[in-house]
Amino acid sequence: MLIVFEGIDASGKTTLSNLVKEYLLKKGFKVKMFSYPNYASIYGSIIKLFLESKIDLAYQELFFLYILDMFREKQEVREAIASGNIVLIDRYYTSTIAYQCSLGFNYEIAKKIIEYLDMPKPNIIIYLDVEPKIAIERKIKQKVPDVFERNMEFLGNVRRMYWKLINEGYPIKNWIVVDASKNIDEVFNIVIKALNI
Ligand SMILES: Nc1ncnc2c1ncn2[C@@H]1O[C@H](COP(=O)(O)OP(=O)(O)O)[C@@H](O)[C@H]1O
Ligand SMILES: Cc1cn([C@H]2C[C@H](O)[C@@H](COP(=O)(O)OP(=O)(O)O)O2)c(=O)[nH]c1=O
Repeated sequence: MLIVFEGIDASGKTTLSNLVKEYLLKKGFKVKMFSYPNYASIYGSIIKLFLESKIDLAYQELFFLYILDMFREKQEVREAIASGNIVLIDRYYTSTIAYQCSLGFNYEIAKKIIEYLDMPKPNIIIYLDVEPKIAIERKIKQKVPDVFERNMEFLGNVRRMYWKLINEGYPIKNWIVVDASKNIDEVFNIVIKALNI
């Protein structure tokens, strides 16, 4: 079983995925977590330089770096699922489509490349929906925002791209949309009820 957490920056993915992990562990499930970008990986380290404005990258380069970062761990994810874990992923290739296609990468080509790479498909995608204004306010309180996090207009476009995916039912129909402007306890309860595990 593969559960993916999606949403714009500071929608609450990391907080919520950790809460869900604790909940599932307490219930006796085996759980494995992945998170992208993986800043410890070779591709993630290049992405980090970009997010900190230390290097400039074209959106095409970003698309491939983010996707390769996930592709590198594809086998590990498959094996974790096969050995009975509930796998939780904080951002997946649905982020790559939402962000890099908002920057200009061709949407249909992006889907074809991802299909060709034969990445493990999520069973459920939890989408934390929040207005960019609220998200940016949260981020500023947490840390110095990176290049994407401080751009309200861009995050608005990313949010619209997520809705395009949801409405299309890509890559699965099973998107659980949660109003992430609610407080974290409410968001958590809604998600647990919807997961029905
Ligand atoms: N529902 C919520 N209401 C208020 N603050 C939240 C909520 N969810 C997360 N936060 C706070 O917002 C910040 C970003 O949350 P985080 O989980 O890191 O988001 P993401 O992983 O989506 O970037 C953190 O400081 C977190 O404590
Ligand atoms: C996974 C992924 C993330 N991103 C962006 C979203 C974020 O702005 C940034 C870093 O992701 P993330 O680590 O989730 O953000 P944070 O630093 O707040 O924990 O990378 C993409 O543009 N494409 C992708 O494929």
